[in-house]
Amino acid sequence: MKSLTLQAPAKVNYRLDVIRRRPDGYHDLRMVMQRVNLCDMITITLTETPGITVTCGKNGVPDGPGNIAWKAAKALLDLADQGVGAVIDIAKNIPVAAGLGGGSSDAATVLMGMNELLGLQLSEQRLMEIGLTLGADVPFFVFQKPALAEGVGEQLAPMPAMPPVWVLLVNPGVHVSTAWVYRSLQLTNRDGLAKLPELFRSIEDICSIFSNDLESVTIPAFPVIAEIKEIMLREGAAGAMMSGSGPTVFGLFRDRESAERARAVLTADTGWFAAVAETI
Ligand SMILES: C[C@](O)(CO)[C@H](O)COP(=O)(O)OP(=O)(O)OC[C@H]1O[C@@H](n2ccc(N)nc2=O)[C@H](O)[C@@H]1O
Ligand SMILES: Nc1ncnc2c1ncn2[C@@H]1O[C@H](COP(=O)(O)OP(=O)(O)OP(=O)(O)O)[C@@H](O)[C@H]1O
Repeated sequence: MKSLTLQAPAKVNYRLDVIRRRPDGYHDLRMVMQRVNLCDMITITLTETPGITVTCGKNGVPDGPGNIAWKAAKALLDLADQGVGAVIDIAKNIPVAAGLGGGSSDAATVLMGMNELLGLQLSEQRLMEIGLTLGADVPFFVFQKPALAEGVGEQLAPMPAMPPVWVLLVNPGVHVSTAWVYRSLQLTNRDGLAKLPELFRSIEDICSIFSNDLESVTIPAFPVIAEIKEIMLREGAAGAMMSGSGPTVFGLFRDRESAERARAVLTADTGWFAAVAETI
């Protein structure tokens, strides 16, 4: 049967403002997000018989119905109603529960891949709506562009062009629950949101918007995050910040060599995960 292998990239948040807690427990946000080319590899094969199999083989990631990729496949197979099934293999390269949106990206990739394999011709908008039922970050990965994300993350607008930069991602290996971070956040009264620039000419322009409200929860619980930020800046990053709910820290660099040099320093004797990636 038909088969597709696709890349599911990670994301970083250049900015994450939490605006308010909603009655449903979710939070209205204003985020600037970009994808980076650290990718999971997803192979989707349609089967002649109904049923969904998801294998990942990574500690901490469920196989089967607990996997968000399984739920994405189920949504499109139900919609297609063609009596077929799917086998999905995920080669996991993105750290799990890390603030890099790995599961959300896997789900978005399965939605887009199944749309093609099943010949459904669902619009980007429709896939984003289905994605939102799976997770707040999923629509961003269907959008596939640097974005300003509002609402819970589902209201997406393209960002002005950004210069390409190198990104060093460092994860100290502690798992952080996104739900716990949002639950623990002390909301402060906002006098209004800082204006975002309309043009991004340089790496400094990107770093000028760096801010993540969720750092106030995750960093006190895991001070190693502050330590990684400090080392990154000392080793030449133009800016360094926690991504999403953490604990991954990312730093922006002008060139690959300087990012690799910082990676070598950060991984010597620490056992931390580190990857150098480019923005997409
Ligand atoms: C931290 C970010 O990754 C930043 O991009 C996202 O806001 C989180 O997106 P996500 O992991 O796809 O979020 P979901 O899987 O939908 O929700 C996980 C948990 O985060 C909380 N959550 C998520 C998004 C949001 N706007 N407000 C929230 O309060 C909810 O309590 C929820 O229980
Ligand atoms: N395909 C998947 N990949 C990774 N985690 C998955 C997947 N499916 C389900 N999960 C579960 O989701 C949880 C966190 O997933 P994920 O790695 O997407 O978090 P994250 O990178 O912190 O996301 P975010 O940036 O949206 O907060 C884990 O506890 C994991 O068991």
